[in-house]
Amino acid sequence: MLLLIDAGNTRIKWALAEDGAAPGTWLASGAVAHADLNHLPASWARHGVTRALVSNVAGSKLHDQLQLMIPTTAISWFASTAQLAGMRNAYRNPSQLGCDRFAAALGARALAPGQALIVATCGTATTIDAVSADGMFLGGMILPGLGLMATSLARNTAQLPQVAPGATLPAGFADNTADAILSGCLSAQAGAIERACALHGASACIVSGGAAQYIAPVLRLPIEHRIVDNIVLIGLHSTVTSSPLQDSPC
Ligand SMILES: Nc1ncnc2c1ncn2[C@@H]1O[C@H](COP(=O)(O)OP(=O)(O)O)[C@@H](O)[C@H]1O
Ligand SMILES: CC(C)(COP(=O)(O)O)[C@@H](O)C(=O)NCCC(=O)O
Ligand SMILES: [K+]
Repeated sequence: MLLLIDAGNTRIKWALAEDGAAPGTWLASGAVAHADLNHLPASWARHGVTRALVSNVAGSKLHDQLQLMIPTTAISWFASTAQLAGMRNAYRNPSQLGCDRFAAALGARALAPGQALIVATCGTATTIDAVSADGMFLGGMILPGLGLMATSLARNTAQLPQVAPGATLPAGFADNTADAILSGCLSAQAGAIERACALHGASACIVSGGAAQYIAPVLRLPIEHRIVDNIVLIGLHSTVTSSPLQDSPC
């Protein structure tokens, strides 16, 4: 049994896949906040994990904690490289690219081969990356994620409150403080994705991450776009299996 892990700066997402399963076909999956890390071993205990593939962008302390918790010594720590699984990486220093971004790009390409893609992963940070139709990771954008954007206003001003995210974009020019913050933050997120799609001439856009549910509904795009849960885990899985995807392509 293969254990896949996407350790981000807010949550740890995981999935269990049987040998030979198509990318995205999980036997079990879940997510925990960093504070609930200790719950993970119980979720994995009865599944007979024989190997693990881990993307971690949340630092060395979490690396060490995961290493102790993962119930196998056959652990591969995923890293961005200059070339992998048919994808070339145009980052100036390929290893500097967040490994979750490289994995997400691989996942997006597995779902939509041969397309000019934008993959937006809306987590602690929002990353918006471009993949060419012939499989080059071109680079991208990093901005504060939706939650971080809203929280930075509450923390650094005297009068602005902490707002909860909402899936509905308030009217562009809102008539109250909470809606004005939501309108501004959602417009910034969606606007960056729309701008990236236009710059790249993308033919498809994949939106993933914990805040995708709020951002994807407000996107105004002339191309096909959709939410894909756990694009990082799909990308990790795609590097270890050649089985065809079950998911419908973009
Ligand atoms: N139930 C939830 N728990 C935590 N974060 C959530 C939840 N629902 C939405 N979010 C949003 O998603 C972000 C976390 O998404 P995630 O993709 O797990 O991020 P990361 O990969 O950076 O850990 C949070 O910053 C928050 O804005
Ligand atoms: C941009 C990120 C912080 C995103 O992390 P996340 O929001 O998924 O927790 C992460 O991919 C990272 O640390 N990247 C390294 C720098 C780079 O990609 O250029
Ligand atoms: K992200």
